[in-house]
Amino acid sequence: MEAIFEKSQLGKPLIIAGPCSVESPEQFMSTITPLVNQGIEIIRGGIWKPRTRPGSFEGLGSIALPWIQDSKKQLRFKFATEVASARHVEEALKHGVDIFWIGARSTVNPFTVQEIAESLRGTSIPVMIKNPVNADLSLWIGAVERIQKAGISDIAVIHRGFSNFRDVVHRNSPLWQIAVEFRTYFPDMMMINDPSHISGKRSLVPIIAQKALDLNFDGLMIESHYTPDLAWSDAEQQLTPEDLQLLLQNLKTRKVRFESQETLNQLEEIRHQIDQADHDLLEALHRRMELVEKIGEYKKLNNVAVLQMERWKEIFKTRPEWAEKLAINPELIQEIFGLLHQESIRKQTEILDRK
Ligand SMILES: O=C(O)C(=O)C[C@]1(C(=O)O)C=C[C@@H](O)C=C1
Repeated sequence: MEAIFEKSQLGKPLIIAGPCSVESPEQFMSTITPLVNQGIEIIRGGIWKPRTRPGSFEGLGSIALPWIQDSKKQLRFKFATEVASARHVEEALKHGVDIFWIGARSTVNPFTVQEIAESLRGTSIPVMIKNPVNADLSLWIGAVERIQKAGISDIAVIHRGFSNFRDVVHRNSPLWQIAVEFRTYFPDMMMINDPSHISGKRSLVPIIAQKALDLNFDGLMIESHYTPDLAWSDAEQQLTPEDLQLLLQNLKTRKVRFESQETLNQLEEIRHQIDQADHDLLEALHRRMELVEKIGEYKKLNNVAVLQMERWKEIFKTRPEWAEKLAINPELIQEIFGLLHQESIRKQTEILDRK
């Protein structure tokens, strides 16, 4: 069977869409018919739903699986659903589910991931692995490795954002840098963004989707429901199939790289200037460290403590102010100087404690 998550086959982002949960044969067909007619080939739908609080709709379970099989007699699509146990895997395989995903609440738990991995052994089903709920890159990598070790090779990952405390903008904070760092470990693995779960609200979905494409994500998984306000789960973040179509039409896809020789030459020239600027930056840092060491020796000689709060407060206030005048993000400068100060303290403590 041809791999679904093959990056090189893609000229445009892979789109996966469908309802948060499968609610009834009518709801499923009314939602997916316009989606399939739009050209969407992979339909998502929750059968088993891990919910944070009891009492929320937890999915219909196995009774929905035959409906999906029936709908495939009328429409051509591949169906993807979340599995969280060996039993889910067994039931879903029995009913011809085409693609599985491991949810964020399962990725955090190596026991669960291992159980799923064991139950997949011997199959060649494509699997998507969502990031863990907490911002832990190793857990995400570990889950991918467990699935790979079970012999599954058609794998994609889904960036759905991370749990947070009082992020008033997002339902799940994107922490894009974690997704970017993940790519350094698996550069050839397809990474799909889930703007629905990051946004938590309809209005933000297009903005997050565009940002994902700007960051060179390979695909999008977006929740869609024919009557979103009446959805049994995630009502606020689902789009009607029409709104989804509009969103997809308005998305700007970016080229992976510069193509013409002329643009490449110009890029090369600017990168050369960046090399020079970085070199100057490092020389300035080297000079700063030498001065910090000099003060360290002076503190040792006079038996004065490393931490000088007054001076540090002054630095922490003035550097971001200087940065603003140069149109540099002051928060970045605060972070950088925070790190530099930590390093000064480490170095000076070493000097003071030297015999
Ligand atoms: O001014 C000093 O006393 C220093 O040692 C330098 C420095 C710095 O990194 O700028 C380091 C540690 C102090 O807490 C304050 C400032």
